[in-house]
Amino acid sequence: MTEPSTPPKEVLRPGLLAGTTGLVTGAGSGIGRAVSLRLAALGMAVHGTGRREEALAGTATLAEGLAGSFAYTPCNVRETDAVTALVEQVAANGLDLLVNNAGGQFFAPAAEISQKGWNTVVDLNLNAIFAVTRAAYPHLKARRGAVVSMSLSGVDRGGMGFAHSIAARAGVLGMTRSLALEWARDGIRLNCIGPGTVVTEGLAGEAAREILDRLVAATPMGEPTPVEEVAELVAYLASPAGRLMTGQLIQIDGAAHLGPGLHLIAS
Ligand SMILES: CCCCCCCCCCC/C=C/C(=O)SCCNC(=O)CCNC(=O)[C@H](O)C(C)(C)COP(=O)(O)OP(=O)(O)OC[C@H]1O[C@@H](n2cnc3c(N)ncnc32)[C@H](O)[C@@H]1OP(=O)(O)O
Ligand SMILES: NC(=O)C1=CN([C@@H]2O[C@H](COP(=O)(O)OP(=O)(O)OC[C@H]3O[C@@H](n4cnc5c(N)ncnc54)[C@H](OP(=O)(O)O)[C@@H]3O)[C@@H](O)[C@H]2O)C=CC1
Repeated sequence: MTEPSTPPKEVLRPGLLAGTTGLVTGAGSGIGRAVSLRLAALGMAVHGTGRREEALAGTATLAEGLAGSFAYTPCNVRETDAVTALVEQVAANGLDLLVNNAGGQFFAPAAEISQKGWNTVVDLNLNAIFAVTRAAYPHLKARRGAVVSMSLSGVDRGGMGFAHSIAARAGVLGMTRSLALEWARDGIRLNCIGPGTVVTEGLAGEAAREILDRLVAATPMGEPTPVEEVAELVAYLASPAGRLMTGQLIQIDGAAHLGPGLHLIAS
């Protein structure tokens, strides 16, 4: 695997997001943690959620001393009533940004995905995102806020080994573009980010090494996407510089979406 050709760059100015409030799902690890920390570093009051309290507490510890803040409430986003109540609680004093990052799947040929497995992945990666986004709507409208949903590189072309996840996230892309239209006059912007391979907990460890090597080999630029660069992109989209960006799938993936495809099973 090739190491990143340049170190990750923090290009946004300090204090950029001061006075704003955001909710980040899946904030206890990986991309969600990096996003939460970068938003807080830029001055945002971030509220994170996820199922594991200790993971969220770890993000809170890392956020100590930053210009903004990080508070958290454990919640399973698949429990619609609970997560809707959480949005109401977090947004009570305003909401400028929602980051739909919590997600995941297992890798299996479609013929081996049970109906329950399909439903579980669609609940997590599509239905929960609609529930959270709908609950956030009036609050985002009041602040002309933004939604960023974490998707996958190549989500619009398909990939082998995670049909359920790609179907769900393609649904989120359709939802994003539809709501970008419906809520445009409310000043709400919605975008998807499609990271290529990001080395996080989900892909760390010896067992994942072979998968990771295959994914990087299928990435034209030959390197994974640094988690900090995904975080910087989220912050950009949350900032005034992203004011007219909406309804987009932004793939930050070293051209993986133009390569042979990031397939998790062989054809
Ligand atoms: C060309 C372009 C392609 C796109 C390229 C994209 C970029 C590539 C990079 C991709 C790398 C992606 C990385 C990440 O997403 S890292 C994220 C992180 N972590 C995870 O994804 C793990 C999280 N996964 C889970 O938690 C579970 O898989 C699940 C989402 C299902 C939730 O688990 P839960 O505990 O709630 O549910 P159960 O365990 O009870 O399972 C529910 C049913 O699902 C079936 N199942 C589970 N695992 C498997 C499996 N491996 N194979 C088949 N079926 C499985 C399980 O059996 C249950 O159903 P049944 O009761 O019917 O058996
Ligand atoms: N890593 C990669 O290469 C890529 C990742 N992605 C996507 O980016 C997002 C973040 O992934 P990444 O950081 O890599 O992986 P992680 O596994 O580190 O993060 C997933 C996060 O989602 C949370 N989560 C999962 N299920 C639930 C749930 N039911 N309720 C609440 N929170 C939940 C987890 O927290 P907890 O377990 O505490 O609930 C965890 O913090 C995911 O949607 C992933 O699929 C997209 C492209 C590539």
